[in-house]
Amino acid sequence: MWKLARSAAPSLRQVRRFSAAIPGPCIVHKRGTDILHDPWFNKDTGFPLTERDRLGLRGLLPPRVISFEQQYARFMESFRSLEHNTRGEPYNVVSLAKWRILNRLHDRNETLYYRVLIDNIQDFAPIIYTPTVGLVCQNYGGLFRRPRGMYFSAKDKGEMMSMIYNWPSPQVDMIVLTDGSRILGLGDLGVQGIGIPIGKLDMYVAAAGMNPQKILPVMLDVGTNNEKLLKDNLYLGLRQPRLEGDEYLSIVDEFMEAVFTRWPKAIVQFEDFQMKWAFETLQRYRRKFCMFNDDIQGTAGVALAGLLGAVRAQGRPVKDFVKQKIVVVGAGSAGIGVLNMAKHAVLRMMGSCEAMPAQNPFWLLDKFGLVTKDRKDLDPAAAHFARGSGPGEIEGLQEGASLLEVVKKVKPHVLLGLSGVGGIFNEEVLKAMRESDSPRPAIFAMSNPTMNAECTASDAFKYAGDNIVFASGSPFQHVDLGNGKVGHVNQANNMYLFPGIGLGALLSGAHFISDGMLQAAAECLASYMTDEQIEKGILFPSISSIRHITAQVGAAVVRAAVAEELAEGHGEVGMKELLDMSQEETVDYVARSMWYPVYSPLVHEK
Ligand SMILES: NC(=O)C1=CN([C@@H]2O[C@H](COP(=O)(O)OP(=O)(O)OC[C@H]3O[C@@H](n4cnc5c(N)ncnc54)[C@H](O)[C@@H]3O)[C@@H](O)[C@H]2O)C=CC1
Ligand SMILES: CC(=O)C(=O)O
Ligand SMILES: [Mg+2]
Repeated sequence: MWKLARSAAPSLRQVRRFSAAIPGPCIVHKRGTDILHDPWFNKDTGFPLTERDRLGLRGLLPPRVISFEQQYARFMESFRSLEHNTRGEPYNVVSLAKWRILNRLHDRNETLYYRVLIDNIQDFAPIIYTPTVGLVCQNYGGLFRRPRGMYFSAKDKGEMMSMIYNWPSPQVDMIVLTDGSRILGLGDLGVQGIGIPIGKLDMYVAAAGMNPQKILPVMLDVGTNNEKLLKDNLYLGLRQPRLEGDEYLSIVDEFMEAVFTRWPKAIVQFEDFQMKWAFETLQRYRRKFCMFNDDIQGTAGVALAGLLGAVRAQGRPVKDFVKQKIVVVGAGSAGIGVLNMAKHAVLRMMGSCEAMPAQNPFWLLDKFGLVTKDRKDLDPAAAHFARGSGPGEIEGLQEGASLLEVVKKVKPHVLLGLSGVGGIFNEEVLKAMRESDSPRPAIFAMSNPTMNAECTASDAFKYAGDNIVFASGSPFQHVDLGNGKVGHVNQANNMYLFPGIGLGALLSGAHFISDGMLQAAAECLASYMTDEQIEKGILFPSISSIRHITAQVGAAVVRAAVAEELAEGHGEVGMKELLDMSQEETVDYVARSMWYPVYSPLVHEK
């Protein structure tokens, strides 16, 4: 059942207190300049004199010791002056300049980098994550200075089992893997897509407190079908068309075997794979390895939380979800993932395993328009949502009907875009949403990055009306509606779930990620907002509380794994301890497991 009571949760201060406990010593096997050049251990001018002596650093740094707080303040001052000095310059120039200054810190001193990221997540998420990460991927060749993560290419076939041991960290908990074939809404960017696993893992550190020494961004380079990149002499990936069929799968198989041989307890998140491989690899590995596909499963949970919020925003009980009319634009991995999860929620609410309500509540469109059973070569994944003819169908809505026609005839409660097509919710479509059967129509323009959003926030309020609830995948400013009224902009992005799914799966020690664990994550997010917030159109929490949300989501995932008898525990906290924990204790445990960036005393060991 869908629970809407807010769960007992530790305050943000508590989460921070647990995480910021006095740091234990950190063993380092290097000395001297090797430490200064290692961002995991480097403290720049922050090394105390005693440590400089112990680690052979004396004389390698200017004599004055600068405290962490001073280093932090100095970085923030440089960042703010960069913001000031680039005011009025084009968006791309400013965004990349901001990304560069953060990236330089990331390359130099991870402790300081992650602290500024955590403390300023609202300002910095749009730089290290969507939308700027899209721009970074597009310009990767020119921006590349130092490698980050690992690259496994089609040329490495047969070598991956040994290559995986080239990674310097003895333990890896979380891997984000892409093949670069569908980077945000930007298409096939080949090897340049590595920016996405890097950005997602930065969110893992910021939101879930994953230890940066235990994360690994991975690019699986099987070629690219992007003609421009293939012709580019400076392109850094394999200049060959993408592998297909069994050749492709054998590369992914080999990588997965290598990873789980070295780190049997790691979690692998598949990210930004083109649809066919997204579904196929999920099917292939989900019971064999601890993995999930974020675009299919993470997005589905976030969208479902938003859809349930949209019901509540109308002043209706959540169970009325089954009566909502939902138009989904985009029949790709994300759109179909959302519909599958929404359909299961409807069936659960109706207490049924199979029969949908007499009025099928979903309409699906792709690049050819409305998807119906008359479609030739109907994709099997979309077939469940193809409209038929007869009772429950709207007269005159035929195969391939345009978005405008569908919106006008269906008068949906929700219009949800996961098409990757910027501006497709145009003035006419948005105006048609004024005739929605909902007193508070919901418009979710979830495609990324910003230029690919189906509409802007201001257009949504301007054309569809002040009473809408609005969410977008990339951030927009809240909209000034005049007379002191504000149109609230929600960010409906899988970042609210994937960190908690990964952390919860890790701490539970489950061998695979079940539907129940994913459902628990979605339910937790759905119940996070109070009725007062929902009434104001606030369907998702502020990103500034993302660690707090992730502690809750992670705990929900752990508890679902325990309930399904999948949990085996992690480290010193075994199955029995997990079983004995109350909900509150589980949240505490998850929060306490989060890494928090402070300088640890370094101890040299040969
Ligand atoms: N907000 C979030 O958390 C997430 C957002 N996304 C975004 O969703 C978008 C799609 O992602 P995927 O489903 O993985 O891509 P995909 O490539 O698998 O699917 C795209 C779908 O859009 C359809 N489409 C293309 N042009 C269209 C048009 N003019 N009208 C209607 N439909 C059209 C295609 O036919 C296809 O069905 C991307 O922009 C991605 O950034 C994806 C995952 C999470
Ligand atoms: C957010 C995300 O995962 C995407 O746009 O693909
Ligand atoms: Mg994605």
